[in-house]
Amino acid sequence: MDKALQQHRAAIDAIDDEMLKLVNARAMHAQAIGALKGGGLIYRPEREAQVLRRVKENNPGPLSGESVARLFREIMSACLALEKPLKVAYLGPEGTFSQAAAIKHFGHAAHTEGCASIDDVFRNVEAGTVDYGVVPVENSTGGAVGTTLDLLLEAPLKVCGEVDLRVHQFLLRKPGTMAKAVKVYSHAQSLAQCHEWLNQHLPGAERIPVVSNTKAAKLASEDENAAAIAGEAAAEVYGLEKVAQNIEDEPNNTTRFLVIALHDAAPSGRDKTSLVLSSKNQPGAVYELLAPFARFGVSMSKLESRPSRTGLWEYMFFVDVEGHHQDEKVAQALAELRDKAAFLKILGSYPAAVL
Ligand SMILES: O=C(O)C(=O)C[C@]1(C(=O)O)C=C[C@@H](O)C=C1
Repeated sequence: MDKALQQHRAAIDAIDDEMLKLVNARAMHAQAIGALKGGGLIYRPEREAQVLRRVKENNPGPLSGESVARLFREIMSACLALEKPLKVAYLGPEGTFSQAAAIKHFGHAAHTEGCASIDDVFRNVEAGTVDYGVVPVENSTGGAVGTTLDLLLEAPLKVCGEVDLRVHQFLLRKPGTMAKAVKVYSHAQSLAQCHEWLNQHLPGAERIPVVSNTKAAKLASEDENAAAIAGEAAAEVYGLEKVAQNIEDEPNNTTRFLVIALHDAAPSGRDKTSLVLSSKNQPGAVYELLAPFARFGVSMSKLESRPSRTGLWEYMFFVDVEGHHQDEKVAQALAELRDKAAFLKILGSYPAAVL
């Protein structure tokens, strides 16, 4: 047994030495590519998606596709940091799901910077104080994030990526607290995601929406009568006790984030395009407006309406379609849409999430 264990460990050491050489050889190629880019864009979302899809497809196992993709995510993140360390803004403070999404997408070598609001994330990307921003856009239970949609409409920015993050919520208390919580702090979206659980387990408690789950955790850490709903990372930041776990009503609770930048992405082979449009205010106008997608065989993966700020009962439609705006079918549908829509803004094309 001891001998067998030693043999396996010796084999692992030898493999680790090989891997060290290989990852560093890979890093040197990335550095050389960085030099070839000559000050142009370093981060290439389409290439990163292709690398991750390729390792998933070629993975012989026993490691899962998901595991190898996560490993390569980190290797690429470190390689990219050698070319240029990226600054990524997210809705802070530290420990939010937005930060988890930023790290999931860019890896740990990126510098993540927490902003006080979603507006601030947009402003920082626009001003160029950061390279990218990660903003929540919809949750599978709570629905669309209106602020993000409104800002996408107005800001001169592009969408260059998407991140899907499985969200688990916890009920957090100051350690050793015995009294039943009379107040529950959390972000409005998280309160919505745990609505049924709260009805059942804390029916009398006041639900108080605050700017972030981390803020909620901070408030609960200072108040024996309060609890917070937040993720595991927020619990760690404030040393709170996890009184109940996975309290989200829907087990597949997922939040989708968008990566915003001054540019979108080149085609990766499996892409999405996000756009926002409005129709003329006539009966059947919306149906007519979206007809070109059906005619050119372009699948729609999302349709979200939002009241327009300019006219009463006028709406903006946020649409995601499958394909890149340079793909022939998508380009043809968009050309037709341009004639029909009262307003059309293409928010960007980007690789469909791999991780
Ligand atoms: O292929 C490139 O353009 C690279 O810079 C290399 C690399 C990688 O490590 O694979 C690193 C950063 C880019 O975002 C994409 C890929």
